Amino acid sequence: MKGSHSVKNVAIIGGTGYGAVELIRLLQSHRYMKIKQIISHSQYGDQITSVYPHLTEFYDDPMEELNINRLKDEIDVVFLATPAGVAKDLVPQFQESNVQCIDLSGDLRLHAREAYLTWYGKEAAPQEILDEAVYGLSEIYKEEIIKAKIISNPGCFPTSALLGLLPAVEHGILNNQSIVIDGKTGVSGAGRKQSQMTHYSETNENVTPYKIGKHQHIPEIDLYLSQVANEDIATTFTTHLIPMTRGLLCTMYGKLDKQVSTPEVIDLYQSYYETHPFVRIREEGVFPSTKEVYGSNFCDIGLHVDERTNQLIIGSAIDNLVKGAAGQAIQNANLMNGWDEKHGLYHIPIFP
Ligand SMILES: NC(=O)C1=CN([C@@H]2O[C@H](COP(=O)(O)OP(=O)(O)OC[C@H]3O[C@@H](n4cnc5c(N)ncnc54)[C@H](OP(=O)(O)O)[C@@H]3O)[C@@H](O)[C@H]2O)C=CC1
Ligand SMILES: CC(=O)N[C@@H](CCC(=O)OP(=O)(O)O)C(=O)O
Repeated sequence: MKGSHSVKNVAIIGGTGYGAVELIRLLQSHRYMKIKQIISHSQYGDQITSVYPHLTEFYDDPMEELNINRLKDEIDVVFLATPAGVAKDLVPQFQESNVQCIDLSGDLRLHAREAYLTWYGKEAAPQEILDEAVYGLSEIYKEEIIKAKIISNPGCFPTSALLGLLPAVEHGILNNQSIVIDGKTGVSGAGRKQSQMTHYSETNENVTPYKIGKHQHIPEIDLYLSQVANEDIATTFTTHLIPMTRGLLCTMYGKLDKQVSTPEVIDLYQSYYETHPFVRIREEGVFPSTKEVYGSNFCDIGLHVDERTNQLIIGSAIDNLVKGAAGQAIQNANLMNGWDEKHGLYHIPIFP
């Protein structure tokens, strides 16, 4: 029952990944969700503490093999923290059940099957699943999330970019075809698997542009901006790998179509997010840095009108693993179950 304070049983699929371990950390202080199963396809049978000793005394149980029927019998909420291409086959198997599915991957975020094939290079989920899945950008689609059974949790860059851009786009103050998004992220965004790109000697003392012109978040950002603007928007989006573990910052630029001052834009953003506890708008002259949101579910936004060039400059900082993944997934579970959206998530960021 919605809003019920009876405890819901939770399973996490993709047990040894970074998204999963962040879910475990955050759920530990959640009063209404209890982890019943951590599922690992590579290490089922092993204790999670053999992979992550820092969980000792908090979660010592062995990880389990995926068994859909058991999940349907025992579990209320499933978090899928798996790479692209896994959830699209698993989520349909829960369709005839009451299990709430929250997918952290990109599998259910694009509405058109062809778009997924183009950008992810794989067959998409069945159309009826894509149609049913609600895009879990908690601040924007709150009413739809409250009624949803399947959530496609937004990508980390789209979370930061959309929260930063949507108030301006919705209020029609930008030339929507002029938007540039300059994204920077820490290496945990690439997950736990090893790769040359995230190798210490290639990341350390280096800033690396990657996936230029072909990043899988391009169609996601454009889709949800276009939906709000009611016109097709194509943004210019670039991504850079930064030698830090967590954190993501988008600095964004758009030509102004209306004459507005920095204080006016700050006022507009403050009222847009007035009832949204996880978006914090900085005062004039102050832009957020990633450490100011480290380990937290906040998205912090700074704004400046550059009168010389008639551009709006927006800075939007998140922790990729929290607001960009596990935190927003829990925020969505809170909304779906009628709990306070802040529950288990409203903590001061770790600083310094
Ligand atoms: N890291 C981040 O900042 C963000 C990640 N995401 C998305 O969330 C999802 C999880 O990310 P993250 O945890 O970082 O990734 P990781 O690579 O760290 O973990 C994913 C886990 O999924 C499991 N897995 C891998 N391959 C398969 C497979 N073929 N079938 C089933 N399970 C598999 C593995 O766990 P096991 O072997 O234990 O099953 C693996 O550890 C991804 O889709 C990612 O794109 C979204 C936003 C931000
Ligand atoms: C550093 C790094 O590689 N970051 C990843 C972040 C994407 C992600 O986390 O996953 P989704 O595709 O599910 O959104 C990237 O830019 O592709």
